[in-house]
Amino acid sequence: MESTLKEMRGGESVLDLSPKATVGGGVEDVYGEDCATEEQLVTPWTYSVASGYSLLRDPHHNKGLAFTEKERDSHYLLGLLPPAVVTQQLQEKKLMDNLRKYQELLPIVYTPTVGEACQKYGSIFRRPQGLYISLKEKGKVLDVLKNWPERSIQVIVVTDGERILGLGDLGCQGMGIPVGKLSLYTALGGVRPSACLPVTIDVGTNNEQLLKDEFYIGLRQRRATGQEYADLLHEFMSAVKQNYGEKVLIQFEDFANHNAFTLLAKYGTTHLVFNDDIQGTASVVLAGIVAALKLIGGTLADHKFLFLGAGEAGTGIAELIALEMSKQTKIPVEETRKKIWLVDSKGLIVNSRKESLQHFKKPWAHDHEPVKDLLGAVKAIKPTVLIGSSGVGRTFTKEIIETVASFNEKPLIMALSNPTSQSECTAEEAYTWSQGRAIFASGSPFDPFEYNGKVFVPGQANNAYIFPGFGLGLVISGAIRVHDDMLLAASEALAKQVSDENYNKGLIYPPFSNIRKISANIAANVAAKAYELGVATHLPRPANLVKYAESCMYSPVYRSYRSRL
Ligand SMILES: O=C([O-])CC(=O)C(=O)O
Ligand SMILES: [Mg+2]
Repeated sequence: MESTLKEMRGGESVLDLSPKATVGGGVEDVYGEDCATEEQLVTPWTYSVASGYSLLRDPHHNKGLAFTEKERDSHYLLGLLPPAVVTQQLQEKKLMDNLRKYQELLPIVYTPTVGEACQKYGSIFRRPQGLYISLKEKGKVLDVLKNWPERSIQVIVVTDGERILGLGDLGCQGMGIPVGKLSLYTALGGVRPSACLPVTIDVGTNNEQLLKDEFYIGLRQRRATGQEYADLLHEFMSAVKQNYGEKVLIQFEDFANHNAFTLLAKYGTTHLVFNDDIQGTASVVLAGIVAALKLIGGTLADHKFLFLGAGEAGTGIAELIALEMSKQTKIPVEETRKKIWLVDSKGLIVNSRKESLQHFKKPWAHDHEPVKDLLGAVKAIKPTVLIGSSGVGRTFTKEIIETVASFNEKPLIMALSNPTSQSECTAEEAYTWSQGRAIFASGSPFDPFEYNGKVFVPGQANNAYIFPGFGLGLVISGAIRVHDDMLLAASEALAKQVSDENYNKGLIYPPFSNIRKISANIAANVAAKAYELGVATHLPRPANLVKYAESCMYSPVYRSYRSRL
């Protein structure tokens, strides 16, 4: 045993921990901590009612200085807190005073910081968050779900870490994304924290750097694919339904293209599933485009769209635009798709490439001679709207933006890839190279930019506007399936929130400062659609859905604790 301990400490004897050792200072080893050995087993028991020290460390119940004298006495807190007793309002004021020292919080909790956090997750890892389901748990996924301390889960955000933002395969360290997304579910959408479950499915990683990183927290193997992958995902999906029922929302997040479309199609008919990167992004971008029409003129069908990037975001947005155009004009969607062109790493997607295209790109193969790159495509197609969904930074070059600006009075340019480093161009570049004429929005935030004495405020075309309200709408209506019309409903509700004051600043999204109200409106519109489509199970339908959504939103208010009996 002694030699084992020495080996564990790199062969050096730091402290003699043999059972014979006496502890100095007369401090008795009541819990047997100092003489615990591998042979001498202990039971890790804990109190079931939080009190005293553990109460102060339990974020669900801790009120800090707001514990009353009586509560302090009753719950073994005397001496564990300084004497001041304050109100929740004062605690909030102090916290907000500190928070307001940062200009904005969203970029800290969310993109771009969350991307960096995932990249460094292993080396900064301290306390685990979320639920990890790895290949090692195959056959035991239901048991793993049961280890989670909360029972009434309403929203699960799950990733397999293969395409984290535009940063690529971060394996198990992708956990930052479900955790971050669910923080926004609570902060922006009012879903209570205890009803949110972040999940990372670890099937390995193909990121060589992580595989070699001594601090990597995931399975040290290359990604499982094919049947092995499908089986673990299927076990997870079945276990979720078995454990939480039909009405739990499963949001797929940051899966790679080759799995994202398949999973959505496979589980869309049996589970309440939503792919944020395909559907959430589509809904937010469509809202921005519809709002932008006030500034650039015309109807949706009057415009021509060109995308760089034909993955989840690109094809998801394209399809929702085509669908909305079809609804507005009564022209079949097969026809409206022809207004939308996509460029991938091999050039413009055209009919002659159809055979070799992945299935999700095929609807976008139109008749045109081959064009090898984006600049060529911009010149050939002459789009009025240019959208970047490539995951590759700085691909909207000066020449590309100048070309788009040469045939549009007000080109709409959306650089959607995240985080900031992967944005197709910066706000400054879009405004400068278009001589201040572009209407610009990006996935990650950019500061306002002054050009020729005018301040331009870029909008943030990020699915964070949509998914919290969208999910809330599903939850409050008890929806059991997601339908494309609900995405259109979310989009419509968001576009309606843009005020004249916003338009005057060139904004095509309302400010995030109103997000709770925006989310309530989105939730209400989505819920209304769920009732209309007959997939809502919460009956009878509340008469005023906006009021109802607001009344369902969680607010963190302290409760009073009963005295010790
Ligand atoms: O997380 C974000 O900022 C938006 C998003 O879904 C992605 O980029 O994958
Ligand atoms: Mg995402």
